[in-house]
Amino acid sequence: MTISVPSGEEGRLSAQATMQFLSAHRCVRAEGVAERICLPVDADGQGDARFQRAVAEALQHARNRGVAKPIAMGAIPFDLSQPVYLTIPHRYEMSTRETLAAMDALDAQSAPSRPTAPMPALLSAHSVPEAARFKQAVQQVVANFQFSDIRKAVLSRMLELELAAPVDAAQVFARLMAQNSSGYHFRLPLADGAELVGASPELLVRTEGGRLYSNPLAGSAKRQGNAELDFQVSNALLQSGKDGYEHSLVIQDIERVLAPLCRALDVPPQPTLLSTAAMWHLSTRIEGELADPAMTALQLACRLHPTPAVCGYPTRLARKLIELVEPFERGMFSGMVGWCDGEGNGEWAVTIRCGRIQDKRIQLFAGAGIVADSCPESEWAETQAKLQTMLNAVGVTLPPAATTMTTTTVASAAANAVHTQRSEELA
Ligand SMILES: C=C(O[C@@H]1C=C(C(=O)O)C=C[C@H]1O)C(=O)O
Repeated sequence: MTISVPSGEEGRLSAQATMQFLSAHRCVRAEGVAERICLPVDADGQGDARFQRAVAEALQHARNRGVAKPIAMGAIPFDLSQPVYLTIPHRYEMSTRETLAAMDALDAQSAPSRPTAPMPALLSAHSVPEAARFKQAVQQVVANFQFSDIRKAVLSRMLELELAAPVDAAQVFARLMAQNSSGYHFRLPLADGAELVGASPELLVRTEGGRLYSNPLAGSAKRQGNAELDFQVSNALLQSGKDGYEHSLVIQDIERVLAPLCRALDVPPQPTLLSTAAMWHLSTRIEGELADPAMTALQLACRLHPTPAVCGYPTRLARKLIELVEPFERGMFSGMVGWCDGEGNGEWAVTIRCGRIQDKRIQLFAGAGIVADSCPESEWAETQAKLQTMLNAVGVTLPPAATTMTTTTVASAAANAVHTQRSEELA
């Protein structure tokens, strides 16, 4: 299915379109800005009514200006008191992955796609916080559980990369698509001129015709190159008491939020496994029927966010703890990204496995859920493993233990190239 919204311009939107959100359900490509929304969802803790009205008004203005079936598309930050970056595109196309792939294959015959072109060389890499500080923060958080009601807090870090030449976000996006066949792929411009690019495995919420779907993930393990080992690792994750507990906190909280909003809600009692190219996750597929079918995907997403998958439990206290120990602003990382139409249908993914690209600089992000049984070393390793999705897309290999590296260490990273190629095949 392809729905095009014409506004004078002809021709389909190509793989180079500046705004994209692609899922197994719908692929949306968009261009041009008819309206822009830069308010916070909830500036003062009083709720999102003003924000939701602004979105409805922007959709109406776009209709008045001739956009036939407008959608709102963009990203909402982790911190809901910070401005969102949503647009009502001038023109968009919706299709399935199959249709998109077939059309892109045709395009590629006339203009070859770019996933195989070389990426600029890495000049430096710097983790905020560095390994020792991150592990110390894990210890602080675990210690805090003894003296507070907090049961889980998600700690994250940022990896800042500097490359030798400007990075082409379209190319990184093409590489992400080539290396990760499923999930939620996104590429969006941000207010400051940077671009947000990622391949998230996690669905915050999707609604269609009064039904809702959510697929929270929590509890993770790194994929292994050897098939037998990979199976063992996935099995251990499924049996792990620590990961099961971490996951159950997320599911219980999502059920608490959704139950009063649904006529029927199906929450499977046990998680299953979901794999990406780099990771295994515990996953629960939730489905429900909305009590009020007029409730929009964006309203639901704002009710659910931040789930304990990216923040912790209980939410408010976990957020305070994160603010105390995390030494950087998350920005759009661990917020939500997606789209919503005028009827309230839409799809919002959790903004993880992503990066912020600005000229020669890229910031990558990854977090891990900390519970009482967490071990600092393994939580650090989990963030390393999660970063691999974007590192592969950017074509960067870090020496295994590196958290900070400058041009002098780049040569030793090059020596790892053979190893990388293998892990790229896997990832
Ligand atoms: C925060 C991230 O991932 C989240 C945390 C997970 C975990 O702690 O196991 C798993 C999936 C996500 O909900 C990330 O990928 O950066």
